[in-house]
Amino acid sequence: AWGYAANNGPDKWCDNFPIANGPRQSPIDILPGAASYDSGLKPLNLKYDPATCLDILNNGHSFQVSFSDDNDSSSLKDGPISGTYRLKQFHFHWGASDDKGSEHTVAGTKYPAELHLVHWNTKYASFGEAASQPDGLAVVGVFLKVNLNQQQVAHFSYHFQGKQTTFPNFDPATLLPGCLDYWTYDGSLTTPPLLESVTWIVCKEPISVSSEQMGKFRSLLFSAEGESECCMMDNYRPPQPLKGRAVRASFQ
Ligand SMILES: NS(=O)(=O)c1cccc(NC(=O)NCCCCO)c1
Ligand SMILES: [Zn+2]
Repeated sequence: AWGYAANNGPDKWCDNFPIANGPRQSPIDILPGAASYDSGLKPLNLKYDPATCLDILNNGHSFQVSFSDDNDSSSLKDGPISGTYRLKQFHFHWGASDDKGSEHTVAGTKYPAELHLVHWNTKYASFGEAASQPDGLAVVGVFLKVNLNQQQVAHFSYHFQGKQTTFPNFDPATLLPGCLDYWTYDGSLTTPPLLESVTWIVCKEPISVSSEQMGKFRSLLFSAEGESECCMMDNYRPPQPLKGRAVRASFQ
């Protein structure tokens, strides 16, 4: 199965997922100077209801917090998209040390981690169906930076792969930066199956986390219970070729 090790990592994904070399792959290196300001882009309209927060799962590649998506109470509208996209889950990607870990980079700058808030277009019946459509998903990416004396983002203790626990009433809005200026471009899932169905919305402003919080991320395990322990870190795909795509900015 795919992973982030030398034998099954990003350089090997094209063996089983040839779309890895497709025309709209993610992440990318964002060059602010090459992004074009688009005054037609609307502010992000994010509405999250903590009551929709279901559980936290270590899926062996990251840990993800899932939301009930049988109504629009946690959803994204406006921004670069049309219609309503429902929040399905959020998860993170991070590095073994603070000098790497984000998937998108900004003029080559890597952040220690990146949050992905995953939403699906309600013109389709489900996340699974939307994930195979070119306008099916909208993922909001938020960079994390380490503030040495910052409070904890949330108290995720370490979990084995497959470990799932309830995670009631977490408000994902607490993970958003104060300023919601963003870059947007057409891309893909950054993990297999690498489907080219994502409108990416990458916030310019990072959020701060404590170095303790980063330590907790790195204490999570890729391995399942009873397997030899393998700490979950460096679970990020490096930037992919832009292949002529435009990156638009919601700000000047
Ligand atoms: N990293 S990301 O592009 O935000 C993203 C968003 C939503 C789904 C995925 N990838 C997947 O669901 N892959 C299926 C298997 C991974 C969990 O077992 C990646
Ligand atoms: Zn992700």
